[in-house]
Amino acid sequence: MQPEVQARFGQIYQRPVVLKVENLCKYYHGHGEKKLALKDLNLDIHRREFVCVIGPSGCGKSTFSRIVAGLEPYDAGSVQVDNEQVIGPCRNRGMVFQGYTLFPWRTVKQNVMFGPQMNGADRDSAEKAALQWLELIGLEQYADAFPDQLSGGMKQRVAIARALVNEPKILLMDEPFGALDPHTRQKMQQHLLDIWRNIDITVIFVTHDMDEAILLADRIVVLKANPGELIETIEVPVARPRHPSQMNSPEFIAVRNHINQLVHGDDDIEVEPALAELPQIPRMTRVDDRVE
Ligand SMILES: Nc1ncnc2c1ncn2[C@@H]1O[C@H](COP(=O)(O)OP(=O)(O)OP(=O)(O)O)[C@@H](O)[C@H]1O
Repeated sequence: MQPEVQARFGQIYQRPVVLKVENLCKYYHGHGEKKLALKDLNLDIHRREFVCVIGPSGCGKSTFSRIVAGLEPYDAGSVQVDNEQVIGPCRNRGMVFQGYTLFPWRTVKQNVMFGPQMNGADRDSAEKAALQWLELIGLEQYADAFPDQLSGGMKQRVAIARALVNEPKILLMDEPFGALDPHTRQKMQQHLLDIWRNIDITVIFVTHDMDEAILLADRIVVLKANPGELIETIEVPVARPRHPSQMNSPEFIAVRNHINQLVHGDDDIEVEPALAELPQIPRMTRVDDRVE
């Protein structure tokens, strides 16, 4: 690892721990059985760190982010934000999901005003805060538009503003760019890095995409499935500021190969049971020609 990258990690670990996860266990119950979705997860995330969570389908990425958001109960262990136990949703954690979760009947500005108003702000100060955040993400001219008048990337920018207006300590993002086309996705990654660089926020970002994780993260938490367990926390050795042109650098390629090996090294273990044995599709056409 280059000395300046190593020095950055030294600085990160000096900062206070904003999220402390100890021996976290989560079970789901269903179909007459008890399923261990997360097993003994331990993790410390430091203030203003950018952490990506990656792993195969069913490894518990979304479960983890929902637990930290306070949207999902857990069965054992402890989850603390700023030394306080997570017992439910709270404005110190903001969330952005893959699906566009804006209220369709509210304008862009009204969507962003929602959080402050729920927290007791009067209309004027909620509006002022909303406009400030819309300006920061460069969408102030769309303040009076409705979500269905926006592109997917714009909707996610509004969703980010709606989360940040509450001034959370932690921004939780679950596959936020998963539905975007590659070009928009790349622009959104740079936009998010720019936001993160300039405000006091810790980002926990769930993704399936290795390149996205390496491009964004300080550290990458790699989980395995059945049960969902932490295999390794990787310090990304790629220098900042990050840019897609670094994807061909030796460090980037080395991390990608390493994650690939961790996630797909032994497919028999990693595959979600529902995908392990795919059904034989019966032929349902009389047409004689073959498609392959
Ligand atoms: N509400 C639920 N009830 C029962 N089982 C659940 C529930 N939610 C998740 N699971 C199971 O828990 C495990 C972890 O699910 P989770 O959605 O957290 O994984 P994931 O890594 O986010 O998957 P993906 O990448 O496919 O979104 C899976 O085996 C899933 O089937």
